[in-house]
Formats: sequence, structure tokens, C-alpha cells
Amino acid sequence: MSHSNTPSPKRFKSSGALTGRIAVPGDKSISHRSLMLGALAVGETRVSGLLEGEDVLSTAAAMRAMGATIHRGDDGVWSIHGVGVGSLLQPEQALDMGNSGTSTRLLMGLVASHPIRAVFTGDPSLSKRPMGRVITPLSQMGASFEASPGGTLPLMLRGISPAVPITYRLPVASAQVKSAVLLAGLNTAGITRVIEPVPTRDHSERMLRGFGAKLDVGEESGERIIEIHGEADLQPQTITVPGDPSSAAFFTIAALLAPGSDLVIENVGLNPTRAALFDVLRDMGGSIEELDRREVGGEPVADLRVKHSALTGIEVDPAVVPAMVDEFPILFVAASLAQGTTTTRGLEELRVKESDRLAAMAAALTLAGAKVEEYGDGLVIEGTGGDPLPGTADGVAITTHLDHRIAMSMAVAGLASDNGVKVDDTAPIATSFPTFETLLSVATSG
Ligand SMILES: O=C(O)C1=C[C@@H](OP(=O)(O)O)[C@@H](O)[C@H](O)C1
Ligand SMILES: C=C(OP(=O)(O)O)C(=O)O
Repeated sequence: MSHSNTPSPKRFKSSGALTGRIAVPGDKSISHRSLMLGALAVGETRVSGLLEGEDVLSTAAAMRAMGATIHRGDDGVWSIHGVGVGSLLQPEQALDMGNSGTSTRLLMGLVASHPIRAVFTGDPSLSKRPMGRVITPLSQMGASFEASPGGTLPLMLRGISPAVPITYRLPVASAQVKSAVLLAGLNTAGITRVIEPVPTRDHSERMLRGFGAKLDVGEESGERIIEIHGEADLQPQTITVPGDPSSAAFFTIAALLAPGSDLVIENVGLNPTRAALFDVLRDMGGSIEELDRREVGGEPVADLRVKHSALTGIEVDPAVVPAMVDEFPILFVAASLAQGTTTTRGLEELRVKESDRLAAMAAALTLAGAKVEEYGDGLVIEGTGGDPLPGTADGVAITTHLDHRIAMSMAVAGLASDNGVKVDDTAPIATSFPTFETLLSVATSG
């Protein structure tokens, strides 16, 4: 599913303190996985709090095209009747993955060990992103591919059954690659093993176990070893999706930056493989309190109380990058208003997201008046010490490159600027956070 091709420009301006209580939508990573695993379990899986963003709807459409029955009830609860592991049907048409890397790479894993053929297409942003990282291990398992030059979409995948179980050591820290191999392993007799030198988000492991797959996680020489036993039978589940920390990040930083703010963000997922941003912000001096820590859907969550704070620049430890990989664009905004220098390194992966997020944020923040130096693997930012950014000049807009996180980060920069920041296209926001602008009005309405 792709959003409309007509750009929706908007100038985001300072609108005062953020106060009251808001709840961000469900976690995108967990939403994708609940649809995929629900579609493989025989019987009814029910999912509350599913993110109804375009990326997740692309996954739902693809699972329907491969045989699952998926409905949204009037109460907002999603019902999925799955086909069983090994029984995905060959889709009649190309699977349109829209803007979503997670849908594409995880579904390639699922298709790889089924005796079906599928064509994957995507929007111009997704069509530039590297798929070689999943083509390599899935080819070792026996699947075959006809990809566009450079290993990009559109591509055709011919799955195989029986597939060959492999041991695969991840060459890049990527939960998508890990998950693609584990999902292919679901329908592969024997043990499929992924070695993860650097831990990445573990939602797939948690949810595969929750659906009844036999999955072992061990450690050897500081590396995580994940083993999935195929062929698995998945049992349908009732799932509650926690709020997305990557979406909460925008409101956390907006509240830290806007004088007078005191905002509670309810039900934020705080899985340790995702939540490093909040620790980094605390290290910068941010007041972020966790209220009512609890467990929702097998994941730790809390309500976050965020108060306006003076921030100080820091050197971000590259070791935390995988646990906040999607949060750097918005962290760069916080850094632009902090006192002193913030240094970020080890961010090569940001260059292959929905856009080249280092180049896009360096260009956008510079246009808004921030002091940014771009390096191959990170940005160094000299903050204003709390003063607003100048903002973009009249008639000038920053370029989002079909990247929701660039659009939302620069919207938050606009709130903390004198002249506002004009974003060339807000339409991509609907891929992950369709209620972003509504919640912004709620939080700033006093
Ligand atoms: O597995 C997932 O749900 C995701 C993994 C990350 O991608 P990589 O695995 O490419 O780092 C992240 O950037 C993406 O938003 C979601
Ligand atoms: C990188 C992201 O998503 P995806 O890879 O699924 O497109 C993101 O949401 O920031």
C-alpha cells in the first residue's frame, strides 16, 4: 500500500508547551510480526492495539494474498485466521510492499521456504533499498531470486520446500535479516541458526516462542545464538501490542524542548533492545520518568512522564546504535538545541533506510539553521544551548525523501524554531504514525 503521490507540504511552528496525556499507536515491528505469525497459525489470533499504518497494512494485504483471512472488528480488534506453517498460497499478483522494509524482508523469509513464487514491488524509496542482505542467506537455504540490478525491488522470489537449514552469522546488525532467516526456518526441517554478534530487537524471538515455536537462545564468545526448530506448528494467540517507542520518541523530544511542557505518554514499549534513546536523553539531562512499569503482550511497558529540560550535548556510544537505530533523526533535533556538542558515530546503516538519514537530516537541519557536520558514519552537531532554531525561510521547505521519520523529526524541529519549519511532504508520516498531527494538536492544546 502506498500513500497518495500528491505531496502534502506543511509548516510546523512553535505552539507552546506539551501537556496532558497521550497514547501513541501500537508498535510497528510487533504489529507486522503479529499479522505474519497469526497468518501461519491454524485458528483465530486476535490482536488489540495493532498499528493501522500503511506499512502494517501492506503486511496485512500480503498475508491475505497468501491465504490468511484478516479482519478488523468494529471494536478495533483484528482477527486473523491463519493457513498453517507450510501452507501459504502463491499470491496471484505482485505483493506491493509500499514503503516498508520490514514487510519486504520478513515476508521474503516466509516465502523462501514455501513452494511458491512471489513478486515483491515497492515505492521509489523502498525500491532503492538493499535486499542482497536477505537474498544471500535465503539463497543458501535453497530459494532463488531474480532481482533488479544491485539486489533491489522489484524482485521475484521462488521458494523451495524442503529448504535447507543453515547457520548464518549476521554481517550487519539487522533484526530484519535475523527475522527473515528465522521465519524461513519455521518451515524448514531441522535447526536453523542465526549468530548475532551485536544484539538487535528481539520481537521475533519473543513472539515465535509465544506462538509455540521451539526457539533456543544462547551465548558464545559474547555473541547471541538463536536456534529455531522446524517444522513448527504455531498456536493462535491473543496479543496486545504495546505503544511504539519509536513514535513516542517524537513526543518525548518535543516535550523536552518546549518550555513549560509536562506530558505523559501512556503505554510505551520499553523492550531493552529498543529503548536506548530514553537513556541517552536522560544522560543529556532530560527529565523522563517511568510510571507504572508493567508487562503487556510479553513486552515491558511504562507510562513516560516527560518535562521540559535543559539538554547538554554528549558523545553517543556506538554500542547503543541497534537499540535506537530509528531514533537518530529525532535525536539529531534534540542535539541541535542542546548546550554544546553531540557526536554520533557507527551510523552507516542510517544511509540505507527509507532515505539516507544522515544526509537527509544534515541537509534539513542545516536549512533550519542548525550547525551540523556530516561524516561517513555519523553527524556532529553543535547545539544552540536551548535557543530556538531560526527555522526555514519563507518559501523554503526541507526534503523528506519519502521518509516518515525525516518528516516527523523536522516537524518537531519546527516546534522549536522562530520561523517554523516547512516540510515538503507530510504524507509519508502515515506509514508509521497516522495520528501524529492529531496527537500534536491534542498535546499542544493546553
Ligand atoms: O525488524 C524490524 O521490525 C525493524 C528493524 C530495523 O531495521 P534493520 O533490521 O534493517 O536494522 C528498523 O530500522 C526497522 O524500522 C524495523
Ligand atoms: C526503517 C524503518 O522501517 P522499515 O525498514 O520497515 O521501512 C523505520 O520505520 O524507521
